[in-house]
Amino acid sequence: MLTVALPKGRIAEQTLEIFETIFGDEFKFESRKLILDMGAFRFLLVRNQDVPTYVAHQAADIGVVGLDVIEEQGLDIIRLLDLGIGKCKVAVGIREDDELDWSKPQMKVASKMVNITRNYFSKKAMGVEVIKLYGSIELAPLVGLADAIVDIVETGTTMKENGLKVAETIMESSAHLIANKHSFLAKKSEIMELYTQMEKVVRGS
Ligand SMILES: Nc1ncnc2c1ncn2[C@@H]1O[C@H](COP(=O)(O)OP(=O)(O)OP(=O)(O)O)[C@@H](O)[C@H]1O
Ligand SMILES: O=P(O)(O)OC[C@H]1O[C@H](OP(=O)(O)OP(=O)(O)O)[C@H](O)[C@@H]1O
Repeated sequence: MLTVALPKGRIAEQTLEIFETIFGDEFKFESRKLILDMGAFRFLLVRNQDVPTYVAHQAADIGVVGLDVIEEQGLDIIRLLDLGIGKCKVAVGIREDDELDWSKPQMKVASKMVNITRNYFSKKAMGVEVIKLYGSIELAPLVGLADAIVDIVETGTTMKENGLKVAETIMESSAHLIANKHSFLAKKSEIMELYTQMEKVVRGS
């Protein structure tokens, strides 16, 4: 039996489509049920941000989650396959009339992604005070809470509509299939069989 952690939220629908193509069946979680048993698979429906936790602790053998979340959390998991869905980038945003001034000793940066932010600015040898927010990140530079933000950009609409621009791109992200290290050894053939099926769907062959 393979336990698979699937994300709720933005990438849920496209992830379920991949599994529907493989299983040739409608893939439906009942209203509030969080476990779906299907043949040799048990699917868990979890918050996007919690997928790496379930996989790292082996509550799930494999999971689907964005590369941004994988990088931010830095948990000990194996990255198996880029699914090519949920594409976006993680970027530094500033006010449209502003410029990033790398000669400053320190900047205040608002973000959900505290670790990615710290690593990025420390690589640039820039002191950073990270202000952790949980949403509406684009608001921070508009009201003087921060000099800049680090956030997800997909279409760019949210930044544009709030008078911000992308100053630098930190990384590109898309959803990935991940695995627990021990599960990958113990259940290698089952995981690789699913991997092969998912790869075919992703490649469209
Ligand atoms: N416009 C976007 N905004 C946010 N995430 C996006 C966007 N486009 C693609 N993504 C990808 O989709 C993933 C899921 O985003 P979603 O907003 O559903 O979850 P979340 O808010 O990060 O997590 P949680 O619901 O657990 O708090 C992100 O981690 C990212 O990889
Ligand atoms: O480039 P765009 O296509 O405009 O997408 C990017 C926006 O989407 C996400 O916000 P979300 O809708 O998850 O809201 P929240 O972060 O405020 O919860 C992200 O944090 C950006 O604000």
